[in-house]
Amino acid sequence: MKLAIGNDHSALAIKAEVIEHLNERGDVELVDVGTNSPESFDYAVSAYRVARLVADGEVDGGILICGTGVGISLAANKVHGIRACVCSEPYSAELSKRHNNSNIICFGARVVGPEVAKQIVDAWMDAEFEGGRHARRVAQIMEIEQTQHLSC
Ligand SMILES: O=C(CO)[C@H](O)[C@H](O)COP(=O)(O)O
Repeated sequence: MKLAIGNDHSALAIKAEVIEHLNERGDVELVDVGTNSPESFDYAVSAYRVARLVADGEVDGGILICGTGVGISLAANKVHGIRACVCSEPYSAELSKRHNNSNIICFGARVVGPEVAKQIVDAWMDAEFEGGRHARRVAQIMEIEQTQHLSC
């Protein structure tokens, strides 16, 4: 699986732990497009870089980390085709893939610790979209994105 990861200045330490964990898993090719400097770095920049790679099919998915996960998920979701979900525990992360077909997982470096972050990433990576009734609902989300309208 090929993933992109991005972050702002708040998330350097937790990103390093997540990357180490992914390297230990051994099943991920990772592209790091986030900052590695403690200088203030605007989260929308990393969000756009990761979202672009995902939307263009250059990677299979993305991981985004800012202080809360909120701003970076909001920014990523502005790119067409992106379903970025901010989660603070593994259950929602798993369901974000199984039910919502999320293609980017986000979390907050000021919200979760490194162990929960790794659990979130694992739960998301190991889950698969279930399709069926969920495919109809995801298609509705994408219809709203494409047309600013929902036929209902
Ligand atoms: O969580 C975030 C966005 O949702 C950012 O990480 C946070 O706003 C950065 O704040 P500061 O510049 O005060 O470090």
